Amino acid sequence: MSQVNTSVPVITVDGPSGSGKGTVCRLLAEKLEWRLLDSGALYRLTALAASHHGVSIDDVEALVVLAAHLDVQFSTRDDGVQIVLEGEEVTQAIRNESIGNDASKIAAIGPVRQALLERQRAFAELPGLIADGRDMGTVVFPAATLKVYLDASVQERATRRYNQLINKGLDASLEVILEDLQERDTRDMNRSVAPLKPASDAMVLDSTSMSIEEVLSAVLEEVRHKGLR
Ligand SMILES: Nc1ncnc2c1ncn2[C@@H]1O[C@H](COP(=O)(O)OP(=O)(O)O)[C@@H](O)[C@H]1O
Ligand SMILES: Nc1ccn([C@H]2C[C@H](O)[C@@H](COP(=O)(O)OP(=O)(O)O)O2)c(=O)n1
Repeated sequence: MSQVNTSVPVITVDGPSGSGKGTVCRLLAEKLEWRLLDSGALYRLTALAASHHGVSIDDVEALVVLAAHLDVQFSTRDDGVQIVLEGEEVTQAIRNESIGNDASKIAAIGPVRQALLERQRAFAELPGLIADGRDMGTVVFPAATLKVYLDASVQERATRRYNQLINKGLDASLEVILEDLQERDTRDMNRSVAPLKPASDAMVLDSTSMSIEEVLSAVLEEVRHKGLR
């Protein structure tokens, strides 16, 4: 069992796809000038590496090897984080919906999660870490200073995703996105290892009718309350 560095303050943000985790985590990391862990990117990168190497998403042994040896660099640019996998820039490539679905399937495999655990914990460095994912508060950083569980209705989350794709100039169907989200929610919440659920000590926020600014200020209020700022 790996050790968690408890001297580094950590804020975890877990929740389903489209609840606004990535957006809120980016803003929090900027505001506090803390490091950011996008744990979903690691599952997406494993899915993309599998596709590049012709590894089936049912081949557990090969997936564990890929996850344990991911050759990836994260670097911060003005427009966000750039991700390079095996020398190739994949920042956008890992964001497509089919990679998201494969990531969710791969993420249900316990030994793959175990292979990524240490890499995630290594992100915790002073002055602090904002950790975005599904099991940040329950498994990866159980002693986190502040745990947030961000939710929103599936209809609202599907609409957000749809608008995100349309704004990027991509084709999208709200109906297909809604079905995919429901399938992914079911898989992420019902897997036997590290299922998506709020930690018992998490602050639960339903952002269905909240703006990004309202979500951010609710979290920042709790950040101040905990003496983190
Ligand atoms: N509270 C909110 N209200 C409206 N749109 C939001 C809200 N939070 C996030 N969004 C938008 O929804 C989309 C998905 O958000 P994102 O942060 O990527 O979610 P997640 O990381 O949970 O999948 C983005 O286009 C984002 O701008
Ligand atoms: N800590 C995490 C992060 C992501 N996952 C899995 C489950 C998700 O469906 C996929 C993709 O995660 P990601 O956060 O990138 O997905 P969204 O941006 O929320 O759509 O990875 C996980 O099991 N545990």
